[in-house]
Amino acid sequence: MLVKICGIQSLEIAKVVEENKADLMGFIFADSRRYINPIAAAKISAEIKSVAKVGVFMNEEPARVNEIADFCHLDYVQLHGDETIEYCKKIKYPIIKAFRYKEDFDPKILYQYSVDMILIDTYQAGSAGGTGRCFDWKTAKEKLSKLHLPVFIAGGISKMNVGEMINVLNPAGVDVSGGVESNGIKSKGKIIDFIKRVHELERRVKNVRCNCRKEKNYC
Ligand SMILES: O=C(O)c1ccccc1NCC(=O)[C@H](O)[C@H](O)COP(=O)(O)O
Repeated sequence: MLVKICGIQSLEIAKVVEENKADLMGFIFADSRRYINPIAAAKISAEIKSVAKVGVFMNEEPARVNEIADFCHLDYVQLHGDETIEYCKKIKYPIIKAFRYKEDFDPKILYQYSVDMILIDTYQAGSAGGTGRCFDWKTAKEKLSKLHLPVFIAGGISKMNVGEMINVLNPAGVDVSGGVESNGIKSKGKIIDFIKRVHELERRVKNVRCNCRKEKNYC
């Protein structure tokens, strides 16, 4: 299970994310209290070698997205707005396309996107992302099982509920922001606990699988 910690604003926190072996970290270049300017993000990015760096954008000019991605040495671009299929073709970098889930979500809208990964976040009117709210995983399960690409789940996830989310949706990755903050600031302790929790859950699943195979003499 890939772990993405989003809303990185300092090198200190980026180092915690790297030392604890998260897979991706996100810099928010959209309008947000978690915004980081590209110069600050580039400085952090230069110091981080073993975590993939993702720039989060919302309805930004494609040329500007490519320029910031070059400048910050990003590995992925996360498009969190209403970017179209045509828009995505103008982006030079691997894309994580975000969609905000509400009851009438139709997985068919995703099929024609030529992107690398999908991120499903919670829809909340008046809010672009980082809502701190979960969507209804149980009712979403069937629709999300039809997606053809690796899926990240975001929205209100924390150490407390990530196990339940994985049980219901078993996605390729999990994305967290508010769930690893205290009073709106990234918390080292919460980041460490969150990553440990996901890795521990993963180990348990592997053990169960391995024991099942042993019983059936597969290994
Ligand atoms: O996090 C933001 O403030 C934000 C603002 C505008 C667009 C996207 C934003 N976040 C994108 C993310 O990938 C967040 O990690 C995701 O929405 C989950 O946030 P949370 O519910 O706080 O875990």
